[in-house]
Amino acid sequence: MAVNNEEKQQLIPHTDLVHKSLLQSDALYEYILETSVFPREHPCLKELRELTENHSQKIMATPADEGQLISMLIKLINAKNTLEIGVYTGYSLLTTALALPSDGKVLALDMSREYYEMGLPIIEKAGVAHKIDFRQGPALPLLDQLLQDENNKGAFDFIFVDADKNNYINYHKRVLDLVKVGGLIGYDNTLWVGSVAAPDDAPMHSFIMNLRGYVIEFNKYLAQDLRIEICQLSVGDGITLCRRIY
Ligand SMILES: C[S@@+](CC[C@H](N)C(=O)[O-])C[C@H]1O[C@@H](n2cnc3c(N)ncnc32)[C@H](O)[C@@H]1O
Repeated sequence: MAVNNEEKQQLIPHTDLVHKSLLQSDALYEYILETSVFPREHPCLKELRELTENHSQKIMATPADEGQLISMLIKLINAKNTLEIGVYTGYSLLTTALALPSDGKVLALDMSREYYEMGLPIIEKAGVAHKIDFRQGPALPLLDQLLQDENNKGAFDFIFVDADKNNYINYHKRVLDLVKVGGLIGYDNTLWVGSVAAPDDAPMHSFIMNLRGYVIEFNKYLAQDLRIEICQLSVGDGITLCRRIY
């Protein structure tokens, strides 16, 4: 089949960090977004996504297709009490708050209040700020604090982890006690821009290279943890779903 230059361009996989999809071509990813995601995106999520696109750290934002997945999961498991580690400007947080019932709660942890406050006016406009309890600080001590209260153990239906990758094993050790038996944890970026399967000497951004080993170790760690069932999805930058068995 003859392929013209424009088509060739579309078939070349993206190599920079413009977005985090692992799909084989930008054109295919655009197709999914334009056909199935953007037409159903809440107007406030769209506004937050567009606001974040102007921010220097925009690559950190949860992509809209992954947001759609998170929303679906929360509704499928009838989650009411949820936890998020890693808020940034709040795309996954707003997605979660919108998906929860009116009396649902999301406890949101991030080192940066500044990022959270960028998106806060839009979260307020969406009418879901009352569901959010934002706490600023490094997540590990905040989680340890939560674990000191026995009432928090097994209290969360859904937990989304999207912060410093070098701490994912430490997060897992804690959130597994916080999620209820039968509850769900989603770990973001577990395919780390595809680098987990790349040869050690493959060219990659230093940021990706520096954390790649942690993500590889984390994926192995989850695979041998018999307290959970796991499902690795290639949505976004890879999200691993863990269902707590006991
Ligand atoms: C990938 S972004 C989160 C993206 C977010 N889920 C969204 O939907 O846009 C990672 C966030 O984790 C936060 N973070 C990094 N290390 C942290 C730590 N040790 N404790 C708490 N937050 C941390 C950063 O401030 C940043 O906002």
